[in-house]
Amino acid sequence: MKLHFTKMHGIGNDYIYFNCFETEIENPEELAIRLSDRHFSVGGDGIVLILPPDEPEKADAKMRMFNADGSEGNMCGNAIRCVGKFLFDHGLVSKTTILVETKSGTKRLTLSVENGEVAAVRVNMGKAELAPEKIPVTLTGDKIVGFETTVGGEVHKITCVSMGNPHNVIFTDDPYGLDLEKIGPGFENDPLFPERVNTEFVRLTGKNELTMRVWERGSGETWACGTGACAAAVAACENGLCEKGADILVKLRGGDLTICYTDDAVYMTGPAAYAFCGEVEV
Ligand SMILES: N[C@H](CCC[C@H](N)C(=O)O)C(=O)O
Repeated sequence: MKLHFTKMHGIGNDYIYFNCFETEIENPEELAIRLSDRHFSVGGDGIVLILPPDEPEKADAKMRMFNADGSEGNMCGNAIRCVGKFLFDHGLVSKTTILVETKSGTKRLTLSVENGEVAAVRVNMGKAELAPEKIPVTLTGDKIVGFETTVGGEVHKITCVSMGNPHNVIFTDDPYGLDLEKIGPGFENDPLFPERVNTEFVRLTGKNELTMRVWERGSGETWACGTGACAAAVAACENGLCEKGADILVKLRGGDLTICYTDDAVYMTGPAAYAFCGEVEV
């Protein structure tokens, strides 16, 4: 059977999208592993299913995302912006404020339209969660902020944040000097994190400006991570490096996101783009 797909990316964090208003995808875990291969298949950081909402009276659509290793992520910041763009551009929604169900709750998206297409999306990502048991991380306390411990085989000061998915934020002088292919798996699979973890390596590069790289759970180094940029901004504020309530510019390998951390919610604003369409035999 042939399956139509749309390849999209959020500042270089690229996924293979399926319109499941039209198509049913069986065994998405296996499909994510097969199609993410950048040498023998389409290539990407994983796949994203754009589905009808479970509760049509409360939401416009539902998103499910699967990492390149087939594991399902609870939330994906770069992907949800692309989902918003896909829904509007393909006429599946006609509003510019929409609600998308995810495994970490329903998110509100505000779509910026230029020349009839979505150019940028602002997402209410919900509250940042700092309680260790909610990350989860096997440490105790109200929150883990600048806590010195051994992770990935080395001593680091870590700050743990959940944006519906687990993040471990480490501030470092030279993110681009790190050999992530070598050290990344040790962080991702450290026993401190029972569900594994996404790790952000972050440098303060200006007033309310961060530069970061990310080793993602289930996908390795990606060129951007929306939930990771949110976690980095939250961690920077919690460590007194950036201002809560201010717009924080987060510079990633694939581009920039603007994050605002408040007690009520974390807001992420950034672009979404098409790459190409195609068909795969399944
Ligand atoms: N690897 C993540 C999911 C993708 C998150 C990232 N690509 C984003 O844009 O938020 C996880 O397993 O929690």
